[in-house]
Amino acid sequence: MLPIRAEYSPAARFTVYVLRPAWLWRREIACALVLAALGGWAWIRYGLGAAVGIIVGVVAVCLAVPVLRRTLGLMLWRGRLRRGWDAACRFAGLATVNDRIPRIVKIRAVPAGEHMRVRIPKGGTVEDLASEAERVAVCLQVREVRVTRDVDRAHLAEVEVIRRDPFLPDSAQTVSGVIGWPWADAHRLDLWNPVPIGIDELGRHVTVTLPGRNLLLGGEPGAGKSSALSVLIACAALDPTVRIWGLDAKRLELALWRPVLDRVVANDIDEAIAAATDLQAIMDRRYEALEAAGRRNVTPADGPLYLVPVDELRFFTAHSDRKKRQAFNDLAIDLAARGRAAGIILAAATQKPSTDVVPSSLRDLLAYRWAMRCTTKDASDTILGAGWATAGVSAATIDTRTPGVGLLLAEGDTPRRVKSCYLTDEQIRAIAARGKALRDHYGHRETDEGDQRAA
Ligand SMILES: Nc1ncnc2c1ncn2[C@@H]1O[C@H](COP(=O)(O)OP(=O)(O)OP(=O)(O)O)[C@@H](O)[C@H]1O
Repeated sequence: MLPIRAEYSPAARFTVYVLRPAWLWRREIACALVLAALGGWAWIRYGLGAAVGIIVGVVAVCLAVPVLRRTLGLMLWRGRLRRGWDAACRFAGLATVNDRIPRIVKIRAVPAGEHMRVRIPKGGTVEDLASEAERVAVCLQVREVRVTRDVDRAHLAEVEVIRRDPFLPDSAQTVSGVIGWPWADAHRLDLWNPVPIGIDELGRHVTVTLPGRNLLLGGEPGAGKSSALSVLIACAALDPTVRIWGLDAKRLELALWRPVLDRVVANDIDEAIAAATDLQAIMDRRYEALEAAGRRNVTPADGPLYLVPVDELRFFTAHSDRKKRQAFNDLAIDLAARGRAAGIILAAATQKPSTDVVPSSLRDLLAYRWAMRCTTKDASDTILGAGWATAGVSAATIDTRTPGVGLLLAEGDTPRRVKSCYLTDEQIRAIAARGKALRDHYGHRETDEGDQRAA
Protein backbone atom coordinates (compact mmCIF):
# COMPACT_ATOMS: atom_id res chain seq x y z
CA MET A 1 0.00 0.00 0.00
CA LEU A 2 1.32 3.46 -0.93
CA PRO A 3 2.52 5.57 1.98
CA ILE A 4 0.52 8.81 2.29
CA ARG A 5 1.06 11.85 4.43
CA ALA A 6 -2.54 13.05 4.29
CA GLU A 7 -4.95 12.43 7.18
CA TYR A 8 -6.75 9.10 6.90
CA SER A 9 -10.15 10.74 6.52
CA PRO A 10 -12.74 9.17 4.17
CA ALA A 11 -12.14 12.00 1.66
CA ALA A 12 -8.36 11.43 1.75
CA ARG A 13 -8.82 7.70 1.27
CA PHE A 14 -11.15 8.33 -1.67
CA THR A 15 -8.61 10.69 -3.21
CA VAL A 16 -5.66 8.39 -2.67
CA TYR A 17 -7.24 5.07 -3.57
CA VAL A 18 -9.83 6.07 -6.19
CA LEU A 19 -9.30 9.51 -7.72
CA ARG A 20 -5.52 9.42 -8.02
CA PRO A 21 -5.30 5.91 -9.57
CA ALA A 22 -8.18 6.83 -11.88
CA TRP A 23 -6.24 9.92 -12.97
CA LEU A 24 -3.08 7.92 -13.50
CA TRP A 25 -4.97 5.32 -15.55
CA ARG A 26 -7.04 7.95 -17.39
CA ARG A 27 -5.72 7.10 -20.86
CA GLU A 28 -6.46 3.40 -20.51
CA ILE A 29 -9.84 4.16 -18.92
CA ALA A 30 -10.68 6.55 -21.78
CA CYS A 31 -9.78 3.88 -24.38
CA ALA A 32 -11.86 1.26 -22.57
CA LEU A 33 -14.82 3.67 -22.29
CA VAL A 34 -14.69 4.52 -26.02
CA LEU A 35 -14.66 0.81 -26.90
CA ALA A 36 -17.42 0.05 -24.39
CA ALA A 37 -19.58 2.90 -25.74
CA LEU A 38 -19.11 1.72 -29.34
CA GLY A 39 -19.80 -1.90 -28.37
CA GLY A 40 -22.87 -0.92 -26.30
CA TRP A 41 -24.29 1.13 -29.12
CA ALA A 42 -23.72 -1.70 -31.66
CA TRP A 43 -25.21 -4.30 -29.28
CA ILE A 44 -28.43 -2.28 -28.80
CA ARG A 45 -28.74 -1.53 -32.52
CA TYR A 46 -27.51 -4.71 -34.22
CA GLY A 47 -27.01 -7.38 -31.54
CA LEU A 48 -24.07 -8.99 -29.71
CA GLY A 49 -22.24 -10.36 -32.78
CA ALA A 50 -22.06 -6.91 -34.38
CA ALA A 51 -20.82 -5.41 -31.10
CA VAL A 52 -17.98 -7.94 -30.85
CA GLY A 53 -17.20 -7.42 -34.54
CA ILE A 54 -16.98 -3.64 -34.17
CA ILE A 55 -14.72 -3.84 -31.09
CA VAL A 56 -12.40 -6.35 -32.78
CA GLY A 57 -12.42 -4.20 -35.95
CA VAL A 58 -11.50 -0.99 -34.11
CA VAL A 59 -8.67 -2.74 -32.22
CA ALA A 60 -7.41 -4.30 -35.48
CA VAL A 61 -7.42 -0.93 -37.28
CA CYS A 62 -5.52 0.67 -34.37
CA LEU A 63 -2.91 -2.09 -34.54
CA ALA A 64 -2.67 -2.18 -38.33
CA VAL A 65 -2.39 1.55 -39.14
CA PRO A 66 1.20 2.56 -38.27
CA VAL A 67 0.41 6.14 -37.26
CA LEU A 68 -2.44 5.02 -34.95
CA ARG A 69 -0.34 2.20 -33.51
CA ARG A 70 2.56 4.59 -32.81
CA THR A 71 0.35 7.27 -31.26
CA LEU A 72 -1.53 4.81 -29.03
CA GLY A 73 1.69 2.99 -28.09
CA LEU A 74 3.36 6.28 -27.16
CA MET A 75 0.35 7.35 -25.10
CA LEU A 76 0.19 4.08 -23.17
CA TRP A 77 4.01 4.04 -22.71
CA ARG A 78 3.90 7.54 -21.22
CA GLY A 79 1.03 6.54 -18.93
CA ARG A 80 2.95 3.51 -17.67
CA LEU A 81 6.03 5.64 -17.01
CA ARG A 82 4.06 8.30 -15.15
CA ARG A 83 2.47 5.66 -12.91
CA GLY A 84 5.87 4.14 -12.17
CA TRP A 85 7.32 7.60 -11.46
CA ASP A 86 4.38 8.51 -9.21
CA ALA A 87 4.80 5.36 -7.11
CA ALA A 88 8.63 5.69 -7.02
CA CYS A 89 8.47 9.32 -5.79
CA ARG A 90 5.93 8.46 -3.09
CA PHE A 91 7.87 5.43 -1.86
CA ALA A 92 11.03 7.60 -1.82
CA GLY A 93 9.22 10.05 0.48
CA LEU A 94 9.25 12.91 -2.00
CA ALA A 95 5.59 13.92 -1.53
CA THR A 96 5.25 17.41 -0.06
CA VAL A 97 2.97 18.31 2.87
CA ASN A 98 0.10 18.86 0.47
CA ASP A 99 0.82 15.52 -1.21
CA ARG A 100 2.41 16.80 -4.42
CA ILE A 101 5.30 14.96 -6.08
CA PRO A 102 7.80 16.06 -8.78
CA ARG A 103 5.66 16.11 -11.94
CA ILE A 104 6.87 14.93 -15.36
CA VAL A 105 6.35 17.66 -17.93
CA LYS A 106 8.20 16.05 -20.85
CA ILE A 107 9.37 12.51 -21.62
CA ARG A 108 11.60 11.34 -24.44
CA ALA A 109 12.84 7.83 -25.17
CA VAL A 110 16.66 7.76 -25.51
CA PRO A 111 19.03 4.85 -26.24
CA ALA A 112 19.80 4.34 -22.52
CA GLY A 113 16.19 4.67 -21.27
CA GLU A 114 14.23 7.89 -20.84
CA HIS A 115 15.05 11.55 -20.54
CA MET A 116 12.49 13.59 -18.60
CA ARG A 117 11.93 17.18 -17.61
CA VAL A 118 10.42 17.34 -14.14
CA ARG A 119 8.71 20.17 -12.27
CA ILE A 120 9.40 20.23 -8.54
CA PRO A 121 6.34 21.10 -6.40
CA LYS A 122 6.36 23.95 -3.89
CA GLY A 123 7.92 22.74 -0.67
CA GLY A 124 10.41 20.47 -2.47
CA THR A 125 13.84 21.00 -4.04
CA VAL A 126 15.79 19.40 -6.86
CA GLU A 127 18.35 18.52 -4.20
CA ASP A 128 15.70 16.35 -2.42
CA LEU A 129 15.03 14.47 -5.65
CA ALA A 130 18.76 14.07 -6.40
CA SER A 131 19.49 12.71 -2.94
CA GLU A 132 16.67 10.14 -3.28
CA ALA A 133 17.68 9.17 -6.83
CA GLU A 134 18.92 5.76 -5.72
CA ARG A 135 15.63 4.99 -3.94
CA VAL A 136 13.69 6.10 -7.04
CA ALA A 137 15.93 3.86 -9.18
CA VAL A 138 15.12 0.90 -6.92
CA CYS A 139 11.37 1.50 -7.28
CA LEU A 140 11.65 1.91 -11.05
CA GLN A 141 13.93 -1.17 -11.19
CA VAL A 142 16.48 0.57 -13.43
CA ARG A 143 20.29 0.87 -13.45
CA GLU A 144 20.47 4.47 -12.40
CA VAL A 145 18.55 7.72 -12.09
CA ARG A 146 20.48 10.97 -12.63
CA VAL A 147 19.11 14.35 -11.67
CA THR A 148 20.44 17.72 -12.83
CA ARG A 149 18.98 21.05 -11.78
CA ASP A 150 18.03 23.58 -14.44
CA VAL A 151 20.61 26.35 -14.08
CA ASP A 152 18.11 29.19 -14.39
CA ARG A 153 14.97 27.73 -12.79
CA ALA A 154 15.13 26.01 -9.41
CA HIS A 155 11.78 24.26 -9.90
CA LEU A 156 12.88 22.34 -13.01
CA ALA A 157 15.15 19.32 -13.24
CA GLU A 158 16.44 17.10 -16.02
CA VAL A 159 16.12 13.44 -15.09
CA GLU A 160 17.85 10.62 -16.92
CA VAL A 161 16.43 7.15 -16.27
CA ILE A 162 19.18 4.74 -17.30
CA ARG A 163 17.67 1.32 -17.98
CA ARG A 164 20.40 -0.30 -20.06
CA ASP A 165 23.91 0.04 -21.45
CA PRO A 166 23.03 1.17 -24.98
CA PHE A 167 26.59 0.62 -26.19
CA LEU A 168 26.60 -3.15 -25.59
CA PRO A 169 26.78 -5.04 -28.90
CA ASP A 170 23.57 -6.96 -28.06
CA SER A 171 21.56 -3.95 -26.80
CA ALA A 172 19.70 -3.48 -30.13
CA GLN A 173 20.12 0.29 -29.79
CA THR A 174 21.22 2.53 -32.64
CA VAL A 175 24.39 3.50 -30.76
CA SER A 176 25.50 -0.12 -30.15
CA GLY A 177 27.37 -0.38 -33.47
CA VAL A 178 30.27 1.59 -34.87
CA ILE A 179 29.57 5.33 -34.87
CA GLY A 180 30.95 7.02 -37.94
CA TRP A 181 32.47 10.47 -37.74
CA PRO A 182 29.88 12.90 -39.16
CA TRP A 183 32.57 15.01 -40.84
CA ALA A 184 34.47 12.10 -42.44
CA ASP A 185 33.60 13.32 -45.95
CA ALA A 186 34.10 17.03 -45.29
CA HIS A 187 36.34 18.89 -47.68
CA ARG A 188 37.68 21.52 -45.30
CA LEU A 189 37.15 22.13 -41.58
CA ASP A 190 37.99 24.74 -38.98
CA LEU A 191 39.52 23.53 -35.71
CA TRP A 192 38.30 26.69 -33.98
CA ASN A 193 34.77 25.24 -34.12
CA PRO A 194 33.46 22.52 -31.77
CA VAL A 195 34.48 19.07 -33.07
CA PRO A 196 32.02 16.15 -32.85
CA ILE A 197 33.88 13.30 -31.16
CA GLY A 198 31.21 10.83 -30.17
CA ILE A 199 27.75 10.13 -28.91
CA ASP A 200 26.44 9.88 -25.36
CA GLU A 201 23.97 7.49 -23.73
CA LEU A 202 21.09 9.80 -24.61
CA GLY A 203 22.02 9.61 -28.29
CA ARG A 204 23.31 13.21 -28.40
CA HIS A 205 26.39 14.19 -30.37
CA VAL A 206 29.19 15.26 -28.04
CA THR A 207 31.59 17.96 -29.15
CA VAL A 208 34.82 19.37 -27.78
CA THR A 209 36.12 22.86 -28.39
CA LEU A 210 39.87 22.53 -28.58
CA PRO A 211 41.38 26.03 -28.74
CA GLY A 212 42.24 26.98 -25.16
CA ARG A 213 41.87 23.43 -23.89
CA ASN A 214 43.90 20.24 -23.68
CA LEU A 215 42.78 16.64 -23.59
CA LEU A 216 43.91 13.57 -21.69
CA LEU A 217 42.88 10.07 -22.76
CA GLY A 218 43.55 7.03 -20.63
CA GLY A 219 42.52 3.41 -20.54
CA GLU A 220 43.71 -0.16 -20.77
CA PRO A 221 45.22 -1.47 -24.04
CA GLY A 222 42.54 -1.81 -26.70
CA ALA A 223 40.12 0.53 -24.90
CA GLY A 224 39.93 2.80 -27.95
CA LYS A 225 42.27 5.70 -27.12
CA SER A 226 44.08 5.88 -30.47
CA SER A 227 40.78 5.74 -32.35
CA ALA A 228 39.42 8.65 -30.30
CA LEU A 229 42.64 10.60 -30.82
CA SER A 230 42.28 10.01 -34.58
CA VAL A 231 39.01 11.96 -34.65
CA LEU A 232 40.76 15.06 -33.28
CA ILE A 233 43.66 14.65 -35.68
CA ALA A 234 41.18 14.22 -38.55
CA CYS A 235 39.61 17.60 -37.81
CA ALA A 236 43.04 19.23 -37.55
CA ALA A 237 44.10 17.49 -40.79
CA LEU A 238 41.21 19.04 -42.70
CA ASP A 239 42.06 22.52 -41.40
CA PRO A 240 45.10 23.49 -43.50
CA THR A 241 46.00 26.31 -41.11
CA VAL A 242 46.66 23.89 -38.22
CA ARG A 243 50.14 22.53 -37.49
CA ILE A 244 50.19 18.98 -36.17
CA TRP A 245 53.24 17.86 -34.21
CA GLY A 246 52.83 14.19 -33.34
CA LEU A 247 54.68 12.36 -30.56
CA ASP A 248 54.27 8.73 -31.48
CA ALA A 249 56.21 6.55 -29.06
CA LYS A 250 54.70 3.38 -30.51
CA ARG A 251 55.64 4.56 -34.05
CA LEU A 252 52.54 2.97 -35.60
CA GLU A 253 49.65 4.79 -33.98
CA LEU A 254 50.10 8.02 -35.96
CA ALA A 255 51.66 6.34 -39.00
CA LEU A 256 48.59 6.85 -41.21
CA TRP A 257 48.60 10.55 -40.39
CA ARG A 258 52.19 11.12 -41.56
CA PRO A 259 51.17 13.11 -44.70
CA VAL A 260 49.65 15.85 -42.52
CA LEU A 261 52.10 15.79 -39.62
CA ASP A 262 54.38 18.83 -39.65
CA ARG A 263 56.73 17.22 -37.18
CA VAL A 264 56.97 13.64 -35.99
CA VAL A 265 58.74 12.43 -32.88
CA ALA A 266 59.07 8.69 -32.45
CA ASN A 267 60.35 6.88 -29.36
CA ASP A 268 63.16 9.34 -28.76
CA ILE A 269 63.04 11.38 -25.56
CA ASP A 270 65.69 13.86 -26.80
CA GLU A 271 63.66 14.62 -29.90
CA ALA A 272 60.55 14.98 -27.75
CA ILE A 273 62.34 17.46 -25.48
CA ALA A 274 63.59 19.39 -28.54
CA ALA A 275 60.06 19.58 -30.00
CA ALA A 276 58.58 20.68 -26.66
CA THR A 277 61.33 23.32 -26.32
CA ASP A 278 60.52 24.66 -29.81
CA LEU A 279 56.83 24.79 -28.89
CA GLN A 280 57.73 26.65 -25.71
CA ALA A 281 59.68 29.19 -27.78
CA ILE A 282 56.70 29.65 -30.14
CA MET A 283 54.45 30.05 -27.12
CA ASP A 284 56.74 32.68 -25.54
CA ARG A 285 56.86 34.68 -28.77
CA ARG A 286 53.09 34.57 -29.02
CA TYR A 287 52.78 35.81 -25.45
CA GLU A 288 55.08 38.71 -26.28
CA ALA A 289 52.93 39.53 -29.33
CA LEU A 290 49.75 39.29 -27.26
CA GLU A 291 51.23 41.51 -24.57
CA ALA A 292 52.24 44.09 -27.18
CA ALA A 293 48.72 43.99 -28.65
CA GLY A 294 47.13 44.21 -25.18
CA ARG A 295 45.20 40.95 -25.60
CA ARG A 296 44.91 37.80 -23.49
CA ASN A 297 44.19 35.03 -26.00
CA VAL A 298 45.18 34.22 -29.56
CA THR A 299 42.62 34.52 -32.35
CA PRO A 300 42.71 32.86 -35.79
CA ALA A 301 44.46 36.01 -37.07
CA ASP A 302 47.42 35.48 -34.72
CA GLY A 303 48.72 32.38 -36.45
CA PRO A 304 48.10 28.65 -36.63
CA LEU A 305 46.80 26.44 -33.88
CA TYR A 306 49.21 23.69 -32.89
CA LEU A 307 47.73 20.26 -32.18
CA VAL A 308 50.16 18.00 -30.34
CA PRO A 309 48.85 14.41 -30.18
CA VAL A 310 50.96 12.25 -27.83
CA ASP A 311 50.59 8.47 -28.04
CA GLU A 312 51.92 6.95 -25.68
CA LEU A 313 52.50 9.49 -22.89
CA ARG A 314 54.15 6.94 -20.56
CA PHE A 315 57.22 6.64 -22.78
CA PHE A 316 58.03 10.33 -22.21
CA THR A 317 56.69 11.15 -18.73
CA ALA A 318 57.96 7.94 -17.11
CA HIS A 319 61.16 7.57 -19.14
CA SER A 320 63.93 5.55 -17.48
CA ASP A 321 66.35 8.53 -17.63
CA ARG A 322 65.28 10.57 -14.61
CA LYS A 323 66.78 13.90 -15.78
CA LYS A 324 65.29 13.70 -19.26
CA ARG A 325 61.96 12.58 -17.85
CA GLN A 326 61.96 15.55 -15.50
CA ALA A 327 62.88 17.93 -18.35
CA PHE A 328 60.03 16.61 -20.50
CA ASN A 329 57.52 16.75 -17.63
CA ASP A 330 58.45 20.37 -16.83
CA LEU A 331 58.02 21.33 -20.48
CA ALA A 332 54.71 19.44 -20.78
CA ILE A 333 53.34 21.13 -17.65
CA ASP A 334 54.42 24.55 -18.93
CA LEU A 335 52.86 23.89 -22.36
CA ALA A 336 49.63 22.65 -20.78
CA ALA A 337 49.45 25.63 -18.43
CA ARG A 338 50.50 28.49 -20.68
CA GLY A 339 50.03 27.01 -24.15
CA ARG A 340 46.23 27.16 -23.87
CA ALA A 341 46.03 30.88 -24.43
CA ALA A 342 48.74 30.70 -27.10
CA GLY A 343 46.90 28.24 -29.36
CA ILE A 344 48.83 25.10 -28.40
CA ILE A 345 46.62 22.07 -27.78
CA LEU A 346 47.96 18.93 -26.12
CA ALA A 347 46.03 15.70 -26.71
CA ALA A 348 47.79 12.94 -24.79
CA ALA A 349 46.87 9.26 -24.54
CA THR A 350 48.16 6.68 -22.12
CA GLN A 351 47.44 3.01 -21.54
CA LYS A 352 48.94 3.16 -18.06
CA PRO A 353 46.89 5.66 -16.09
CA SER A 354 48.96 5.87 -12.92
CA THR A 355 50.39 8.85 -11.05
CA ASP A 356 53.96 8.20 -12.24
CA VAL A 357 52.76 8.48 -15.87
CA VAL A 358 50.21 11.26 -15.43
CA PRO A 359 51.38 13.52 -12.59
CA SER A 360 48.38 15.27 -11.03
CA SER A 361 50.14 18.60 -11.64
CA LEU A 362 49.85 17.86 -15.39
CA ARG A 363 46.42 16.18 -15.24
CA ASP A 364 44.82 19.10 -13.42
CA LEU A 365 45.79 21.41 -16.29
CA LEU A 366 43.99 19.32 -18.90
CA ALA A 367 40.40 20.53 -19.25
CA TYR A 368 39.06 17.47 -21.08
CA ARG A 369 39.71 14.10 -19.49
CA TRP A 370 38.41 10.97 -21.14
CA ALA A 371 38.76 7.75 -19.17
CA MET A 372 38.18 4.74 -21.40
CA ARG A 373 37.90 1.33 -19.76
CA CYS A 374 40.39 1.08 -16.88
CA THR A 375 41.36 -1.97 -14.90
CA THR A 376 41.00 -0.31 -11.49
CA LYS A 377 39.13 2.54 -9.83
CA ASP A 378 42.47 4.18 -9.01
CA ALA A 379 43.43 4.19 -12.69
CA SER A 380 40.09 5.82 -13.50
CA ASP A 381 40.65 8.47 -10.83
CA THR A 382 44.12 9.14 -12.21
CA ILE A 383 42.48 10.36 -15.43
CA LEU A 384 39.29 11.96 -14.09
CA GLY A 385 40.60 13.28 -10.79
CA ALA A 386 40.53 12.02 -7.22
CA GLY A 387 37.15 11.26 -5.69
CA TRP A 388 35.09 10.32 -8.74
CA ALA A 389 35.36 6.56 -8.16
CA THR A 390 34.21 7.02 -4.55
CA ALA A 391 31.26 9.02 -5.90
CA GLY A 392 30.36 5.98 -8.03
CA VAL A 393 31.81 7.27 -11.31
CA SER A 394 34.51 4.86 -12.45
CA ALA A 395 35.78 3.78 -15.84
CA ALA A 396 36.47 0.35 -14.32
CA THR A 397 32.72 -0.37 -14.73
CA ILE A 398 32.85 0.06 -18.50
CA ASP A 399 32.14 -3.21 -20.26
CA THR A 400 35.08 -4.89 -22.00
CA ARG A 401 32.83 -5.47 -25.03
CA THR A 402 32.49 -1.75 -25.68
CA PRO A 403 35.78 -0.35 -27.03
CA GLY A 404 35.61 3.39 -27.65
CA VAL A 405 33.33 4.01 -24.66
CA GLY A 406 34.71 6.21 -21.90
CA LEU A 407 33.80 8.70 -19.22
CA LEU A 408 34.35 12.19 -20.56
CA LEU A 409 34.89 14.95 -18.05
CA ALA A 410 34.60 18.39 -19.57
CA GLU A 411 35.72 21.32 -17.48
CA GLY A 412 34.50 20.33 -14.04
CA ASP A 413 31.15 18.91 -15.17
CA THR A 414 30.09 15.41 -14.11
CA PRO A 415 31.75 12.80 -16.34
CA ARG A 416 29.38 11.31 -18.92
CA ARG A 417 29.64 8.07 -20.81
CA VAL A 418 30.54 8.82 -24.40
CA LYS A 419 31.32 6.45 -27.25
CA SER A 420 33.85 7.89 -29.66
CA CYS A 421 33.31 8.13 -33.37
CA TYR A 422 35.41 5.65 -35.31
CA LEU A 423 37.42 6.15 -38.47
CA THR A 424 38.49 3.13 -40.50
CA ASP A 425 42.03 2.98 -41.87
CA GLU A 426 40.66 3.74 -45.37
CA GLN A 427 38.89 6.83 -44.06
CA ILE A 428 42.04 7.97 -42.26
CA ARG A 429 44.07 7.52 -45.46
CA ALA A 430 41.48 9.48 -47.44
CA ILE A 431 41.34 12.30 -44.87
CA ALA A 432 45.13 12.46 -44.63
CA ALA A 433 45.36 12.67 -48.44
CA ARG A 434 42.73 15.44 -48.54
CA GLY A 435 44.51 17.26 -45.71
CA LYS A 436 47.83 17.01 -47.55
CA ALA A 437 46.25 18.35 -50.75
CA LEU A 438 44.73 21.26 -48.78
CA ARG A 439 48.11 22.03 -47.24
CA ASP A 440 49.81 21.88 -50.64
CA HIS A 441 47.14 24.15 -52.11
CA TYR A 442 46.94 26.78 -49.40
CA GLY A 443 50.41 26.33 -47.99
CA HIS A 444 51.12 27.36 -44.43
CA ARG A 445 50.27 31.00 -44.93
CA GLU A 446 51.29 32.10 -41.50
CA THR A 447 54.86 33.25 -40.99
CA ASP A 448 55.55 32.13 -37.51
CA GLU A 449 59.26 32.34 -36.86
CA GLY A 450 59.13 29.46 -34.42
CA ASP A 451 57.64 27.14 -36.99
CA GLN A 452 60.28 28.04 -39.54
CA ARG A 453 63.05 27.41 -37.08
CA ALA A 454 61.50 24.12 -35.98
CA ALA A 455 61.01 22.98 -39.58
N1 LIG B 1 34.75 4.00 -31.13
C1 LIG B 1 34.93 2.73 -31.46
N2 LIG B 1 33.91 2.05 -32.01
C2 LIG B 1 34.06 0.75 -32.34
N3 LIG B 1 35.20 0.06 -32.18
C3 LIG B 1 36.24 0.68 -31.66
C4 LIG B 1 36.17 2.07 -31.27
N4 LIG B 1 37.36 2.43 -30.77
C5 LIG B 1 38.15 1.34 -30.84
N5 LIG B 1 37.49 0.29 -31.36
C6 LIG B 1 38.00 -1.06 -31.57
O1 LIG B 1 38.98 -1.33 -30.59
C7 LIG B 1 40.24 -1.61 -31.20
C8 LIG B 1 41.35 -1.01 -30.38
O2 LIG B 1 41.26 0.40 -30.47
P1 LIG B 1 42.53 1.34 -30.24
O3 LIG B 1 43.70 0.85 -31.02
O4 LIG B 1 42.07 2.72 -30.48
O5 LIG B 1 42.77 1.09 -28.72
P2 LIG B 1 43.93 1.70 -27.82
O6 LIG B 1 43.31 1.99 -26.52
O7 LIG B 1 44.62 2.81 -28.51
O8 LIG B 1 44.88 0.47 -27.69
P3 LIG B 1 46.45 0.49 -27.35
O9 LIG B 1 46.59 1.11 -26.00
O10 LIG B 1 46.85 -0.96 -27.38
O11 LIG B 1 47.08 1.31 -28.44
C9 LIG B 1 40.14 -1.02 -32.61
O12 LIG B 1 40.92 -1.73 -33.51
C10 LIG B 1 38.67 -1.17 -32.94
O13 LIG B 1 38.41 -2.45 -33.45
